[in-house]
Amino acid sequence: MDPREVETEANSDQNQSSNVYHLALDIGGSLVKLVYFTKDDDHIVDGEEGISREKTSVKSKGSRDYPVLNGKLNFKKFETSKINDCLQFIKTMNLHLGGNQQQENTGSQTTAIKATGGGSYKYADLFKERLGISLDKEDEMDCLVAGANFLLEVVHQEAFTYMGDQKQFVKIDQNDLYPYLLVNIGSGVGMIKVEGDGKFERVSGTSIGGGSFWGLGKLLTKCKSFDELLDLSYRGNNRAVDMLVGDIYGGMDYSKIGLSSTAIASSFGRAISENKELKDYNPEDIARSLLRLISNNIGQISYLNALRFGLKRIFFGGFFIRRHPFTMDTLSVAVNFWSKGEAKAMFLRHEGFLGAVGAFMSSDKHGLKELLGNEVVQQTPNKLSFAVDKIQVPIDVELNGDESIECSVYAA
Ligand SMILES: Nc1ncnc2c1ncn2[C@@H]1O[C@H](COP(=O)(O)OP(=O)(O)O)[C@@H](O)[C@H]1O
Ligand SMILES: CC(C)(COP(=O)(O)O)[C@@H](O)C(=O)NCCC(=O)O
Repeated sequence: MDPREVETEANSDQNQSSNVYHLALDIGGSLVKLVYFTKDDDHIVDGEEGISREKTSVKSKGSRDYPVLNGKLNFKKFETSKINDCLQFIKTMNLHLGGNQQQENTGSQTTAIKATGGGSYKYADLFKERLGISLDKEDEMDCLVAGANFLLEVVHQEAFTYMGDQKQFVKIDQNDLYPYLLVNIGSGVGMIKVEGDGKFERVSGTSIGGGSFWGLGKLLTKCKSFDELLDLSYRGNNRAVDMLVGDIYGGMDYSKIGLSSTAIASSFGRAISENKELKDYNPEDIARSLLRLISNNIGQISYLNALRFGLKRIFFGGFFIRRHPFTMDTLSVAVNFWSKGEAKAMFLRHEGFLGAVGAFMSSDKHGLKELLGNEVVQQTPNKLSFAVDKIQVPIDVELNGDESIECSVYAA
């Protein structure tokens, strides 16, 4: 193939950058999440002057027409420890300037980007220094809830259950969505009782979360990346490390209290009775046991909080999950076991991007207003809300976190 025909990733990024509109960030303890909208590359040439403008269409709702922008919602993540890569990406793509290279900062007006998460405080000066932008901070819990509600409302087949290798999409009835428990498993874990749009309370949390899995896993297995740790856990057997009920009860179940001989009596408990050192254990088995320990514990605390408030549905988000079958299965089994089948664990396809999507939705709509105001549509809407049509995501595509989904945005 002629190498000139090959579009490199960098080229394709730069091509895309001319159509960027609107960026929001969630800067967490472990990962930085970016959500940005890109318009479709679909220009109408205006007669002989050759002025091109983005093609918009009109959406009719009831008796009113609304201008519509067609494009993509893009998702990208970076490790927070590699924040420089993230800054470089934003710079290369001109995401902070709406993709417009000409629109360098004049100094008179600082561009503000919506951002949430602890890093929006920690790295505010760095963003100012390196990109000349200020971070317009939004509360992390507000954003998580807004993001979860938005995704559950607009993305087709966003929520699913996972148990015993069976994945089942859940049809969300908008009139029967609330109340629910949102459990966000990031570096730490937050548990939020959600009763409606903007109506929520953070009811619990635990510091034993994704950061604990990754941190302990790194120390114990010497693996170099989170993906490697997940991969190890996939291949391991926790029986080599955990003390089971059967180990204590001479191979028998403790049926009186509902514990089978294969249930874990004590995570990592086998290590105390064996004359072995860390090097004598398989890293795979350690990773597996650790993943079960953390997931079981979160599943149990989640169930207890659901019980506290009589909630039947628990939605799990956060990048700890990474759609890892074993993690989802462990959380589901824990919730199912403790609630005796009363409560259901559910997962979100855009699990790690709840906060970033929430920050994105909170943006003021000036850019969009300008963009739409220049278009063929005469009627400028009074109230701009960033509404998005029901989004279809191909269900057979396994997403690794960086992706884009087709959508159309309209001001309603
Ligand atoms: N590529 C990755 N690098 C580091 N951690 C990852 C990665 N993918 C998933 N994780 C897990 O996700 C957790 C972070 O989840 P996230 O929802 O982004 O939280 P935070 O907002 O605290 O960064 C990490 O602690 C780790 O367990
Ligand atoms: C402090 C945090 C809100 C920060 O969010 P994160 O970056 O972990 O997504 C979270 O780590 C948390 O809720 N930790 C648990 C603290 C506790 O309730 O004990």
